[in-house]
Amino acid sequence: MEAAQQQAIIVGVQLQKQNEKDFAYSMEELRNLAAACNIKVIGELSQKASRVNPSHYLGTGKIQELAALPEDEDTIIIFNDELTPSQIRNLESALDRQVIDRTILILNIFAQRAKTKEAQLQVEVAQLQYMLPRLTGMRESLGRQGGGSGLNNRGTGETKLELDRRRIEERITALQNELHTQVERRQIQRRQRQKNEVPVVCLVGYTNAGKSSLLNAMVEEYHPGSGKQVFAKDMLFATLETSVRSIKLPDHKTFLLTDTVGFVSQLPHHLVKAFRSTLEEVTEADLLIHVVDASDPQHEQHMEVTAETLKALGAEGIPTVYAYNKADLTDRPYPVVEGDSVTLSARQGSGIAELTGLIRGHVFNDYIQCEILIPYDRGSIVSYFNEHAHVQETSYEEQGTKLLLECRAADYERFRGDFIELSS
Ligand SMILES: Nc1nc2c(ncn2[C@@H]2O[C@H](COP(=O)(O)OP(=O)(O)OP(=O)(O)O)[C@@H](O)[C@H]2O)c(=O)[nH]1
Ligand SMILES: [Mg+2]
Repeated sequence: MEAAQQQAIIVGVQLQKQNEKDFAYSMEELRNLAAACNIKVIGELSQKASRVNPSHYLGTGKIQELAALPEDEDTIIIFNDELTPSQIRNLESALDRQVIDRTILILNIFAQRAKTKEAQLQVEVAQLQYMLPRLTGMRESLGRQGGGSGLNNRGTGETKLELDRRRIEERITALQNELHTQVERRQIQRRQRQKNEVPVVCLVGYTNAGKSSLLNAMVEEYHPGSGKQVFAKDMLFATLETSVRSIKLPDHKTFLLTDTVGFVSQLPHHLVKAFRSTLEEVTEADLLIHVVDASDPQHEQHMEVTAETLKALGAEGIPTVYAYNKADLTDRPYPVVEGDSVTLSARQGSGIAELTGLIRGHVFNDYIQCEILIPYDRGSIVSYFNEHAHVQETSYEEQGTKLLLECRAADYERFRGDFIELSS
């Protein structure tokens, strides 16, 4: 049995600096965020203004208009911005309805989708930090609605409020300690990988651009039937945790491909901070693949948001390849490579070889071509190279196995004492 679907009216203020198209798009995005929270949008209200009203966000006339809308009292009002604690309080008392903002919506989506312990801890920290300064305003609406925003808070009365505040602060500290332990564990794993010197390539980009689909297309191309696909879906924030797949190319060159959480405009800063540890994978990558939904008319804005978010994370200096995805929905020719950009279609698996070419050019620069002779009593080295290097020719000589191969410089150095160099 499904509970009755929550209904909402969305509200936005179009500032003078914002053009019509961008504003309409951000309202559309808010609608999609609501849908991702299983909230049905039944109405929309907007206002043009030179600045938002500091006490009520909207002007008085618009508040009256909104209050007069004949919706039942369970309908919530969603604002396309992060509201201040006093704006929430004032709006709720003026409208007598639960008021939530863009930030809470995003936090809720993350809370619903978080699967790993680490993601759950991160979302809870972000939610509590958001909640702390808004405690007085929210208790009222939550008492009335009994949820909807996904935050539970049962108490009433001022002394209780102080107590709640202290409890939340303590909870944040406890969560952060737990998170710290999780993060350390992952850092050890990551250091292990770095020791193996396998290059790390990280998919980044706006939410719904096709990052997970692209990872799946790579897995399908190089490891068909392995069942190593990740979840990809037409909804905002389908991915909330980083997943890593090892991609081994036909010539045995190997790299790690990481899928990450997507970005969105006005990503709540608590959330960016909370997710910083997950996104550390990004800051330590050898190469970023910035995935763009080329079929979205707003893709240039998306690229800007992504670039800004990467900068906030401290990842702006990392070499980047641009993958203009969903070309099948555009009239761009594909697959096409131009400099460090490739136009492709993850859905059709078209352009994967081209993207791989760009990745190769960036991450496999420590390989050397050589010809070596491995004595017969060192057979394990032959197996090692067959597994980890690109062996082009094998022949059996009197003194041992002769290999013509391309291998990592580090491997060459490692076994140098054990084989005879014929040429390099
Ligand atoms: N037509 C078309 N659709 C695509 C293509 N690539 C991905 N999609 C669709 O776009 C939607 C989003 O794809 P995802 O791979 O989940 O996108 P994502 O970037 O991982 O999204 P988040 O994890 O939410 O940030 C899915 O419905 C995909 O099927 C493509 O090349 N062409
Ligand atoms: Mg994804």
